[in-house]
Amino acid sequence: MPIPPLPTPRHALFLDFDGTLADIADQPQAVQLRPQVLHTLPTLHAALGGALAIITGRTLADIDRFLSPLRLPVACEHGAQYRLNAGIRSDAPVLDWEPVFSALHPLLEHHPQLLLEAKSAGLALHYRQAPHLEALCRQTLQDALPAVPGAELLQGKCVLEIKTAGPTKGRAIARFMQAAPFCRALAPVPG
Ligand SMILES: O=P(O)(O)OC[C@H]1O[C@H](O[C@H]2O[C@H](CO)[C@@H](O)[C@H](O)[C@H]2O)[C@H](O)[C@@H](O)[C@@H]1O
Repeated sequence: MPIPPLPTPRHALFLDFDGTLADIADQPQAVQLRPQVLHTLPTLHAALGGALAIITGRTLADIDRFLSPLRLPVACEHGAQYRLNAGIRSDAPVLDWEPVFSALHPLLEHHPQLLLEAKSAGLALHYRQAPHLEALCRQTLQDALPAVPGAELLQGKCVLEIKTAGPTKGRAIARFMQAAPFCRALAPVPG
């Protein structure tokens, strides 16, 4: 990977959270940011003239909690929601996830190693503690998917996510690049 340029207000930086800012942990809530990361982010934010954003599959609440007291621009839930300047905007129609929760209920009861993460525009089924259950998790979600028109299945790291189809991290970055302070940048630098 080429060495990125030194950050200036002519650059914009988009950082993923899990596996980039935070090392992968056994469970979503068990991640711990290194003190250097928390210390460096405000400096980086200032050097970029504010054009630093987190682009993540996480919820906004998770990102704000992990980065507290820093509040950065964020596109969360794979682009379904974002906070660019003031206010939180949604890029996803509201879907009824109840059929998926119902389909998952017996699976979660029988396999307590599985972990369900509820989000505002979908859900994530984690099988990191039980990798042998991956196929069963996928089949259960694929079977439930037709009951929620407009939803799609995403594969992650030991996780299967069901989310509103349409929004993506790429679309979120394109949206940020049209607004200040990101639009000043010559080119986005994904991280
Ligand atoms: O877009 P990202 O910031 O990379 O987020 C992707 C998903 O990350 C989280 O799950 C992953 O990290 C967990 C903590 O290290 C790990 O336990 C899990 O196995 C990984 O899949 C998060 O929980 C999801 O909501 C994000 O979509």
